[in-house]
Amino acid sequence: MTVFLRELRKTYEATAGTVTALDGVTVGFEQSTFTAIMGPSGSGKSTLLHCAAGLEQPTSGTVTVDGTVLGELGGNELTRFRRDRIGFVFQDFNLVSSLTAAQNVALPARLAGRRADAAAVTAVLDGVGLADRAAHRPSELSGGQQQRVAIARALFAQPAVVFADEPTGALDKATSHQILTLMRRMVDEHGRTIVLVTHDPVAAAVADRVLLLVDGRVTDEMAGADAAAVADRMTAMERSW
Ligand SMILES: Nc1ncnc2c1ncn2[C@@H]1O[C@H](COP(=O)(O)OP(=O)(O)OP(=O)(O)O)[C@@H](O)[C@H]1O
Repeated sequence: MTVFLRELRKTYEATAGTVTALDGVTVGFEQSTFTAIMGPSGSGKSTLLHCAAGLEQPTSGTVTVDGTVLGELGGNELTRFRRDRIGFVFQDFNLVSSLTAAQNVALPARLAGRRADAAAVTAVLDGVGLADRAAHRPSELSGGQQQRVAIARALFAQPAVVFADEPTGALDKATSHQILTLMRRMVDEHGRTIVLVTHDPVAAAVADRVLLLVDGRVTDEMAGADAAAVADRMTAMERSW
């Protein structure tokens, strides 16, 4: 199991009282699989992804990535582990505007004090169809191209898993389709492991498995569902909710 979440709980102390964002989530993600996480707004999807990626600490429970328990790492070790083993793709791309596509891809390696091999940077940009845009800055790229640079950056270190938080949320339908096809290809042809949070049944249908989160718990799971089946299940869930 590449990623395993055991009894994950996360609570926040808010002015109005304690909010339980995750209420005991136990789930595993096998290597070379594509999982989508869906659920109503506020059901804990982003919290789940952030805890699994080591960006937030759970209140209790454990996250194991590639055999390493994140909670057992010190601050610097966790930063290093995240940089080397965990990729993250954000809805709003999160690229550095003053750097070229190639420099953005190489940035995590450079921050880790390593030289990023130029040929390897070109190869990963080529893999997302952007070899000819390596010298372009984000403002010179379309939204879809910027997200492809962000995916290349997430993949560059050969991470054990890539988490993507609504990666197509800011893109139009055709561009979303390109990004989802690219992610699917990364799993099928390159054995990547991807966990995607989405509100879009079409995006979720690209995954092998869809997990439904309600009130911080996994309440349902679908394998190999098409977009209509995912949409039906979501509608039924929201009615009963
Ligand atoms: N920093 C925080 N402080 C207090 N409450 C928080 C904090 N972050 C999240 N929450 C609460 O935790 C719950 C889960 O939030 P989360 O962002 O994980 O949901 P989500 O399913 O990703 O929602 P959306 O689909 O709207 O993005 C919500 O009730 C939210 O208000």
